[in-house]
Amino acid sequence: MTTIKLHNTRTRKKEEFVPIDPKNVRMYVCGPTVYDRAHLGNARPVVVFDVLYRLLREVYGAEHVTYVRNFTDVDDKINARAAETGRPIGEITAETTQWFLDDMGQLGALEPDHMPRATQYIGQMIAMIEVLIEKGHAYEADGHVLFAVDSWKEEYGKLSGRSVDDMTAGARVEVAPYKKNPMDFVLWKPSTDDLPGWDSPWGRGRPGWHIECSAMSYELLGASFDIHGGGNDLMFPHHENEIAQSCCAHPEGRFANYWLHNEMLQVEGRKMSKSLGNFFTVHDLLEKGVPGEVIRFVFLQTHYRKPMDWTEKKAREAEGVLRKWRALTAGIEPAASAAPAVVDALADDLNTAGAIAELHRLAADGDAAGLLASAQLLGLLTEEIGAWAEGPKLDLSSHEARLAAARAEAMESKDFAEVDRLKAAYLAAGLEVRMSKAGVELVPGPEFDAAKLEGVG
Ligand SMILES: Nc1ncnc2c1ncn2[C@@H]1O[C@H](COP(=O)(O)OP(=O)(O)OP(=O)(O)O)[C@@H](O)[C@H]1O
Ligand SMILES: [Zn+2]
Repeated sequence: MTTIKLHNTRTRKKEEFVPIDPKNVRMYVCGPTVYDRAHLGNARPVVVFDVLYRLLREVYGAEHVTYVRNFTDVDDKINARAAETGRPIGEITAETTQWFLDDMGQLGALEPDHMPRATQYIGQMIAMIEVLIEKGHAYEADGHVLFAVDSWKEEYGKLSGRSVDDMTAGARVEVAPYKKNPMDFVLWKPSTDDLPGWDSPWGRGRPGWHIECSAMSYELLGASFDIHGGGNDLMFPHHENEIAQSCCAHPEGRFANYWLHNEMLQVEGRKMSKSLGNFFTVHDLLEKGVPGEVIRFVFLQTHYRKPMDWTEKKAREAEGVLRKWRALTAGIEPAASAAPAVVDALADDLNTAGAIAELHRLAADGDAAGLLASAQLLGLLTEEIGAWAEGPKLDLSSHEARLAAARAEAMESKDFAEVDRLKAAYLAAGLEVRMSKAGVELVPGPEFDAAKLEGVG
């Protein structure tokens, strides 16, 4: 069996991946807060962990992998959006959830096995908070319930390499008076009548963000599971807090064994984010005519632990490569399995750039069946996201008509210069030119380059 190596944030080392149960490999990834369209940065973790999901399915078998990604559908940002727009919260979250699924589907992301909505797990969150209070890890104050970081002082902060004492000393944020330690974080907070709320032992209220992931992952994956993923902007405090809650409520488990964090998609050196306002949505890009497959390809060219920029140049180049590969593999059955070199590259801490280099090699060797099977392991050249590449066929019909007309004219005038000029241009663009009595047909070959058709005729 292929050995997978993954960089574990917890140990800061690349480690051999050994699942708890190879018959049920379990992964949890923090999902979006649903109040707005996903921006391009939000799509990066989706694509990164989709590739990992595909690799795990390849190595352990599709039925032996369980992937959970949540939707945070209770959050102050959602409440704020509802107040701004006057729209019901349920309408906003339902609409945004569907947008997210549609957009990510266009990037070729498989849907996780479970996509829990936080509001459907409130009972489990309350139960977990009760356990934390019982065990002395949480306290009630002023209608809130807070996690007491001092109750887990030796462990808290290990993932991100911080200590409670340093953080406490550095805490400059305005500290709520009811907190015992400034680092204590909210598990439950009171809701006024106009805000979403649920009855609880602490009055009508709503959960904090961090407890959502702890409760949902416990419910669906258990007290110990294999991989926890997310963007590195979530490492602190979100993931640190998830660990504290889960390990304290369920000391019988280890929570997640391997922590994977993707680096940020940047705009001029800064994280693309809603709060900085330097973002564009996936939907905008798709509407502009950039195919989802092209976006996916551009992402995969950079290793997930490196920051990356989106550029139009990268998109144009990706489009050219994908068109070539789609032409080369048209009508071909994929090989029985992906090329070992491609699997090995992915198994080496998701070296997607290395895997793509191998795809180029397969294309250069003319191994269309191998290229197709290998690309599909990366979620590329799949049927689902290939409609965009059908484009040139339509474009070609105008070129075919032009050539047919030139030929008809040449038959009259006996001057074939224009026909020869067109034929040479189409050949140079990588098209095969088939002329018969029945008509003219242009067929893209492996070297087909749509850009070279510009200005022909
Ligand atoms: N620029 C980015 N590059 C890669 N991943 C990102 C980027 N921005 C956000 N993410 C990831 O997207 C998911 C959702 O993040 P979130 O909703 O906090 O978006 P955001 O733009 O950072 O919002 P805000 O700025 O309002 O906090 C998280 O998994 C986060 O790690
Ligand atoms: Zn989370």
